[in-house]
Amino acid sequence: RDLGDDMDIIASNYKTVNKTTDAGELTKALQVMRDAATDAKQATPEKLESEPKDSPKLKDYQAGLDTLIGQIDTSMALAKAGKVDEAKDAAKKLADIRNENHKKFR
Ligand code: HEM
Repeated sequence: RDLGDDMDIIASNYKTVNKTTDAGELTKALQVMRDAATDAKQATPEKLESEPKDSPKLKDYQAGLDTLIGQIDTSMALAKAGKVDEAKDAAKKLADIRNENHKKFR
């Protein structure tokens, strides 16, 4: 799947994350986001297509996704512990990470 597909998967599951109050549903949606973010790391955004494979910009892009994955993991650990409110608070920060990275790479 291409980067646009991964982003669409991340976005639709993020909606579920922000809507649900069920720990199981929350955990599942975060896991799907995590898988799609991991897949997105393999892609090259259109903006960076002329960059060499090991360019600093491409590394920065991958690091942005690692930051996203780290925050997903923080939220998922709370969800698995049944701490739904705390998990949802942690997930709010995903939007900041999105906005920061979209400014650079989208
Ligand atoms: C909660 C987090 C995020 C959400 C909800 C999100 C959502 C989206 C959506 C809906 C699109 C449009 C997809 C399409 O064209 O169909 C998009 C595009 C894009 N996003 Fe994200 N995103 C997130 C995080 C990130 C992060 C962390 C990065 C980079 C480190 C990133 C990089 C990009 C890029 C490069 C595009 C353009 C893709 C293309 O050209 O097809 N996004 N994102």
